[in-house]
Amino acid sequence: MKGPINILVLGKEGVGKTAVVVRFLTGRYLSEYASPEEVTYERNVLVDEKQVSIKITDVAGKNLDRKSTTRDWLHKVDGAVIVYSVTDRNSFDIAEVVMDWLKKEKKPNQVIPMVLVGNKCDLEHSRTVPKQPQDGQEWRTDGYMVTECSASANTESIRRVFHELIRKISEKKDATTKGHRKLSHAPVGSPKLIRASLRRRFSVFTRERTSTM
Ligand SMILES: Nc1nc2c(ncn2[C@@H]2O[C@H](COP(=O)(O)OP(=O)(O)OP(=O)(O)O)[C@@H](O)[C@H]2O)c(=O)[nH]1
Repeated sequence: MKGPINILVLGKEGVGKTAVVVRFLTGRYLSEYASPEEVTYERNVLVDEKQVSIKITDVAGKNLDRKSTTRDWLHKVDGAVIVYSVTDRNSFDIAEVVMDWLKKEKKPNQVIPMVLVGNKCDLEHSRTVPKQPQDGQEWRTDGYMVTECSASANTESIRRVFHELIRKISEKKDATTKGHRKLSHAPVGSPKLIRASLRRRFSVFTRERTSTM
């Protein structure tokens, strides 16, 4: 797989995006974080015993409506983690809007795997977003999954979020590379090329026929 995997982390202010990213990269939780505009971390991480090079960009919640920042990013993004807080219903609504926005903004053939993650699930007593059923926490057909985590309580729930996403992105990238390789290695005059050429000629023929009718 060529180049690093680019992951964008988005969500409302204060939902714990930085806490989630820092927990994933360092295994540590600090209760206060400075909130710069945008930070990109580059690391090699071990997923399924393979070294994977990743770039994670943590976009400050206050920049969420400055869509140009995210739009600039969109042409190179491979996947996104969209964070809400289980204690803040409005952050869930915003997360859904962000997901819809990403789906709308992506190029026609682009697939952006996304994990919608409810952080702060250690604050069960303050929960305002209903818990995700365990059996619903899988990839859905339109390319996203929903799960919960707690940056303050443990690393495992967060590792799962990023590893699931990295796996999904790697699968997608490998499939694309294989597809390209297959095409570029097809010898001239192979049955595949001949069929493609016949199909092209045939479509010209049908177009001409239709236009004269
Ligand atoms: N209880 C609890 N608090 C958390 C958790 N994750 C983050 N916090 C707290 O939530 C507050 C906001 O966390 P940040 O990581 O700065 O949130 P953010 O989404 O990056 O915020 P912006 O950079 O302003 O967009 C901090 O006080 C964190 O300590 C969590 O899992 N549980």
